[in-house]
Amino acid sequence: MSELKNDRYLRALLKQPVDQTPVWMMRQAGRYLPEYRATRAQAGDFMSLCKNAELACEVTLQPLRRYPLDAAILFSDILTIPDAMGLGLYFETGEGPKFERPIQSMADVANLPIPDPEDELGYVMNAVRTIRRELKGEVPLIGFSGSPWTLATYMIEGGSSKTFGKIKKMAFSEPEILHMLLDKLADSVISYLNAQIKAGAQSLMVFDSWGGVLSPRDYKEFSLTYMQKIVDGLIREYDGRKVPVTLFTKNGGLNLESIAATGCDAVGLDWTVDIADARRRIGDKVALQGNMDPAMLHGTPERIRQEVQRILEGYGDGSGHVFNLGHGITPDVDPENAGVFINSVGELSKQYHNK
Ligand SMILES: Cc1c2[nH]c(c1CCC(=O)O)Cc1[nH]c(c(CCC(=O)O)c1C)Cc1[nH]c(c(CCC(=O)O)c1C)Cc1[nH]c(c(C)c1CCC(=O)O)C2
Repeated sequence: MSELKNDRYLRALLKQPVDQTPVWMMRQAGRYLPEYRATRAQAGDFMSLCKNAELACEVTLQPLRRYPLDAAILFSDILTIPDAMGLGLYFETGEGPKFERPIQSMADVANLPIPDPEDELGYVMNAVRTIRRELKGEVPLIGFSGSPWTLATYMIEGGSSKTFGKIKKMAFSEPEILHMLLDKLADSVISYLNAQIKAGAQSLMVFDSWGGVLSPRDYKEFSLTYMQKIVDGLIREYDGRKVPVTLFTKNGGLNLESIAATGCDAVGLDWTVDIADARRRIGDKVALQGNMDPAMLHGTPERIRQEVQRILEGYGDGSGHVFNLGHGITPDVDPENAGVFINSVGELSKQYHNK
């Protein structure tokens, strides 16, 4: 088993004692950092950055040089899978991701290949191996993918959406096509994530960014069923160590119990749920990750510290909490404020642990 100098993130996910609450930030490598913008300019566009293992490693490590973070997250994107399936991913400035060939019919779904993680997605595995080597055991490396439902929204809508009209039309008029797509995506995600583990990822997170646009019943049918399939298909122990899995459904507050019941190790919380309620509802079964509003990073240093204190107090004593934002850090955040946030978690959380 490879040694880790700081394993409090993995320990908290497994509800083992820690000295302080571990913290990392969703999208911690990103445009709010001037050094990220410089490396990205060197790479050209965003996908070229993802496909260059050395530069992807560089931007992964940048936030760790600035802040005492307890985990690194692979620099990549959830849309690598649909891109590898041949949909033609591109980014239009200001408009987010788009696909040249969105999914429209049963034939489109039937023709989709399941990508080979060491072939079409080999660049991601190379990035994982490079980052793991360069981390030198400082902190664990998180691998990730999108949930089948969230990937399907982009694949069917052709990009970002506000109403999810196309995918919902398919869900409610031709559900068999959507189920076939979701099932294929679940198989692809399982093979992709297991390959990330073998390449060096020490923990996994599944991003279900759009599960919250479904009614609770439809959420179970179209999103949770396939995350369950993923949890069941993952390698849960590797290199002598458990590989914890975190499921994060944004706006998933109504479904926390059923997410926890999948057998995952941790449930991600956005900021629309009270972490004390969440712990009462599910906290003993799994660890909780979250849940500060990312917009709080625009607050004063005092307000940020106060919010960190409130969330720590809300979770209460003991291990099982990984501090994070309730969604990704935005490009307009002042890096100083991110530092205030991360340092506050370290300073204020020791009193909740007696390790
Ligand atoms: C829905 C989603 C995507 N990507 C992702 C999600 C799930 C999480 C969420 O809900 O935000 C996940 C993701 N995307 C990125 C990471 C890297 C790791 C990290 O630091 O957290 C992760 C974990 C890098 C990225 N992925 C992207 C960027 C911005 C690229 C750039 O312009 O440099 C980064 C740093 C591009 C991307 N990729 C995606 C969108 C909507 C965008 C455009 C965002 C924007 O323009 O603000 C799809």
